Amino acid sequence: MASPSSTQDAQSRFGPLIFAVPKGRILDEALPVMERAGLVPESAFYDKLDRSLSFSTTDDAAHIIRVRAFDVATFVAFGAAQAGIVGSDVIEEFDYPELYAPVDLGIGACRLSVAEPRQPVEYKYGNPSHLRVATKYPALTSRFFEERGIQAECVKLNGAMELAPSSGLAGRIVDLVSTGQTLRSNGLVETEVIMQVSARLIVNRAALKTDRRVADLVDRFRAVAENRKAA
Ligand SMILES: Nc1ncnc2c1ncn2[C@@H]1O[C@H](COP(=O)(O)OP(=O)(O)OP(=O)(O)O)[C@@H](O)[C@H]1O
Ligand SMILES: O=P(O)(O)OC[C@H]1O[C@H](OP(=O)(O)OP(=O)(O)O)[C@H](O)[C@@H]1O
Repeated sequence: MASPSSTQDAQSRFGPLIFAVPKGRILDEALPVMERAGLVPESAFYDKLDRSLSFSTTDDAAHIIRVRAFDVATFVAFGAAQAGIVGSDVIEEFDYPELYAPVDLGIGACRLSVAEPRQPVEYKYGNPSHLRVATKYPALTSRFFEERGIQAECVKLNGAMELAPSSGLAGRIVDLVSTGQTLRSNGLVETEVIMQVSARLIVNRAALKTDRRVADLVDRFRAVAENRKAA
């Protein structure tokens, strides 16, 4: 643990440590992990009517910001936040060299998969021999198909990918799958798994080198993750 004086030095040199968390579905699982690592947001964080995006915490030196899942990686890569929690899907999609993901938190487990209609459909648009894929993950999707010698045209969507095949937008989708319920409910079947996904603690590499509080945070989260694994 960083000593109080080194924390104060870092505080006066760098200002508060900014920790980015995703607004969406990882958050419920992330909060108990953060709590065990000594990062508890002020009560306004839990107030659904509160429109603030930045919150103080029980750790005087740290603030929490709440952003969209994909933006957690961007804030941390650009040093606008020193650390955060995000899915490995997002880390791999951006592949920012400035990001370091030292701790697998063992939460947010799912997989990124290719899926297609259970029943072949007649496509309204495009050439059927041309592979068009609807996804929120164009970089991972292009890389996956390129490695197999297939050129895929990616149509970037931000949600509801499962509608793409039935509406004729794209023959396949690449999306996150957990229970498989969303695929089943929309007449799709999973054909290939691109990667297994879990949420990670991420830190900005430069901040880790210069700000002792970041290394301390990594130690605290690592201890929590190891305890969870051992339990
Ligand atoms: N079905 C799932 N099961 C477990 N984890 C998931 C699942 N879907 C997504 N995740 C994890 O949660 C993260 C956020 O999920 P998602 O992209 O669905 O965000 P969201 O909650 O819809 O937020 P946003 O509106 O910012 O896109 C993903 O990057 C992934 O790591
Ligand atoms: O296999 P399942 O357990 O059904 O989970 C898969 C669904 O979960 C995610 O969506 P989410 O619910 O986060 O909504 P989104 O479409 O806004 O991303 C993902 O995009 C799938 O649609």
